[in-house]
Amino acid sequence: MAVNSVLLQPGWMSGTLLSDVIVAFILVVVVKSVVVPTVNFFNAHRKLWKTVPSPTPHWLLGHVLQLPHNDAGYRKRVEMIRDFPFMFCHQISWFVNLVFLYHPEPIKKLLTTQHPKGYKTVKHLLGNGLITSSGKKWQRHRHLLTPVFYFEVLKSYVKTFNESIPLLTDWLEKVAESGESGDICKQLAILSYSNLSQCVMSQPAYKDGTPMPYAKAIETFSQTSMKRLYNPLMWSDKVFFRTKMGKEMLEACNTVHDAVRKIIRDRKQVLTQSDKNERVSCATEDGTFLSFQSRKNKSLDFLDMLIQAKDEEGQGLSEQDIVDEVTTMFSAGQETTANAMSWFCYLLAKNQDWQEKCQAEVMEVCGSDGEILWEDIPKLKILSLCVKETLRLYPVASMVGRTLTSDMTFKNPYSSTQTVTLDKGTAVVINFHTLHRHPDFWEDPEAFDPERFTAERSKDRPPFAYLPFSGSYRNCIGQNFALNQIKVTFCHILRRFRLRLPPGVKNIAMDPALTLQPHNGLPVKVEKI
Ligand code: HEM
Repeated sequence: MAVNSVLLQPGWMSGTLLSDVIVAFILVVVVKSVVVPTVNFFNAHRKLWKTVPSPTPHWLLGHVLQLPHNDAGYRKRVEMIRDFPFMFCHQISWFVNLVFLYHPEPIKKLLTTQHPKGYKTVKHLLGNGLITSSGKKWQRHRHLLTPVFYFEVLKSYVKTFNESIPLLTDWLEKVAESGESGDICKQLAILSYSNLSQCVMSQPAYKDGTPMPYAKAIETFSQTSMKRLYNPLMWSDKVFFRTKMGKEMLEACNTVHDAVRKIIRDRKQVLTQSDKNERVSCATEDGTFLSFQSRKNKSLDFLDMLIQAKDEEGQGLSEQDIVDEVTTMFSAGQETTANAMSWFCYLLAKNQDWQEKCQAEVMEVCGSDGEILWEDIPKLKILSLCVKETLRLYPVASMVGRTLTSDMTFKNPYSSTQTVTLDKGTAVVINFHTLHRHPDFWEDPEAFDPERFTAERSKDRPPFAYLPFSGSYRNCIGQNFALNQIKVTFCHILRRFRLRLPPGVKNIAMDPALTLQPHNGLPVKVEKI
């Protein structure tokens, strides 16, 4: 019998017409839901590999072994600028591709258009806070949170930074007296946590040296997120939350949310019972005044402002919104600031000449004891150059991600005709670490040279060549808070102590972790001056 006539017979596949229909239906479903997406997926990746230049990947492991997520991988990416000065495609495996940007032009184009960040793995803790939200929700929250970081409001936090400094200086005294070296990273983390916790919700982060349950839970969350990041088998939520680690993470999230929710409810009650006429006013950037009800004899903290924030329609933030934003502040502001301070210690200990210059300036501006004043901060010009240079060499939030919501065409600055078009849905990573060492914008990029930030030497540099706090719409809302904290802390350190690297320690490797940190801590020797 001819093949055609067999195919036309009812039941040619499985015996009966009904079972043929069922088999055909299953085939259609499989083709539509598995075969077509798989083919499209591979076509999209093949197109990406052809469009964006990249070093030859391993057939199965992509660039995982060539460009690991560690110090060596970070240095290799910088070396690759020679061959790929514009962008390259980084294959994490044959099913994950990321386009890395580290040239100011494409970065400017990307950051000045809005694309969601897609930080799926931190969503469980941060909910819809500023880091993880997008679109209208993000816009409204950013508008409502901006007053928390107004110039005038930041002034009151300097008092907190001064008050908490014994947490660090007592430790430095002990290390100096012991004559041994000590790891300063842990101590800076405690200081940064305590400052943030006081400024955000007037709560201690530690009691008798032990972290409060919510602070411990945030730590657990960061550790489990890290382990998850390094283990592709855990990337699927369906798998991860069935594992012990996933359950631990969910428990940590619940602990943080419950603790913050209770603090918000208690605070609302205190505000209701406080005198409505006791108010704090502050000037906004556009010259108008904002006024917040305060608690008796207490400085205004983030929580007071978040509870009272209102948009133009008189609508405020819901309790869940405030929980998400408070948790976001802890995640975005604690480790970043602590690690920035660790790298600053390292660079000052390594560059004794710059440490001496900063010391002399601090003594001249702030004197040898007493509080560091708000008015002193802008006068610390040398210290400020050194902080900028620290965040160039070690931008602690070293990479950020975006998922394109529309096709984007980038002009290749190294060719007058060539352009690269990335399709909607492409995952893009902006690599600030590589950007800050791009030899076309930084002379002798590996050197610690704070004077590269003087007005004279910065004037021809494109603005998007230096982005430790990212840029445009989604730049860091807490940058001035962080910078003030770093400067006040180092004024206190420098007028009492000299930091050195222990004998034999020359270079400290980077550990990219969730934020860029010194690998295995930072041992320092401390001398009293
Ligand atoms: C040296 C310290 C810090 C560095 C280097 C830093 C860096 C950054 C960077 C690069 C981003 C952009 C992230 C992205 O686009 O995915 C960012 C966003 C953000 N940062 Fe910071 N940050 C620091 C300290 C802080 C502090 C102290 C706070 C709060 C108290 C904070 C709160 C935020 C928030 C809420 C966002 C999201 C902003 C938005 O998308 O609208 N950061 N930060």
